[in-house]
Amino acid sequence: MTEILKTEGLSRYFGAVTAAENINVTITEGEIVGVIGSNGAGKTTFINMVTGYLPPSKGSISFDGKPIKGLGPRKLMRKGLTRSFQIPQLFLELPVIDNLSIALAAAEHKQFQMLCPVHTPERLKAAEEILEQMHITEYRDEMVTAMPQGARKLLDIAIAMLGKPRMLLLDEPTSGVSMEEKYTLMDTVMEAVRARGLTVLFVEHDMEIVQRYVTRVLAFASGVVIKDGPVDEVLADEKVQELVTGKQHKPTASGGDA
Ligand SMILES: Nc1ncnc2c1ncn2[C@@H]1O[C@H](COP(=O)(O)OP(=O)(O)OP(=O)(O)O)[C@@H](O)[C@H]1O
Repeated sequence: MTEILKTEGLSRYFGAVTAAENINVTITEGEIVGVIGSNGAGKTTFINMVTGYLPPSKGSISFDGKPIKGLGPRKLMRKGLTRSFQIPQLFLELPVIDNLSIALAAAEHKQFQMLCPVHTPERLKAAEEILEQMHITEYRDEMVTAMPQGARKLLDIAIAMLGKPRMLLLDEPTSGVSMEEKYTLMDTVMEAVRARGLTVLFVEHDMEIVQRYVTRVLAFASGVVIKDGPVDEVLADEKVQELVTGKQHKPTASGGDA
């Protein structure tokens, strides 16, 4: 199995606050990994460091066997490492098709060229293909403001996929999405992920979603990875239940844990 992402001793401090401490993680190609942890546990800090949005205070990151620490998001995107956001980063007052064409233009050019036409036939074709794959073709000519939250999340993830990444980091893909929409959204995303053979790491608070879509879990608490392993093993772990998922251990009659 080929290693795609590796972090060693990755840490980030904000003054006296330790947001992430000594994160050592190796992800192999094709893995679907969930990142769990209570609020403030360091999940977004980890994603931000890996995707070039936040410089680490200490440690190293390699992607595809090469060091990437210090590279910005656009350079990382060209190397095949990209992300989506907790709050979709979209041009709200522009039509969906423009959002996609602009993203494609930005991915193609080192320098964004304002004077070049944004809707080339190739870009429109690529945009329409991804709209269809993400089941949001009906919003093609609508402003982003007309889309429900689930469809906006799908558009944000579609944009992350436009650059033909090898690895995708999703920051809370189902946050703000209704209970009924969550599974449809994740089924759509995972279908697109499988079609492209992508490696995925995604932050998630909903344990039912985690159980259903990932094979491996990284559990964060107070900036540290307290458990890394197969989903069932991590979710059954006492410390994870105490610090992350909020389930209390019931003492048995003999005084031990149930
Ligand atoms: N820019 C910043 N300045 C100061 N402290 C920060 C900054 N960003 C994050 N932190 C702190 O770092 C810690 C980890 O935050 P982070 O956002 O990574 O947690 P999280 O697990 O993603 O939480 P959530 O689930 O609420 O999004 C928290 O204590 C947070 O307050």
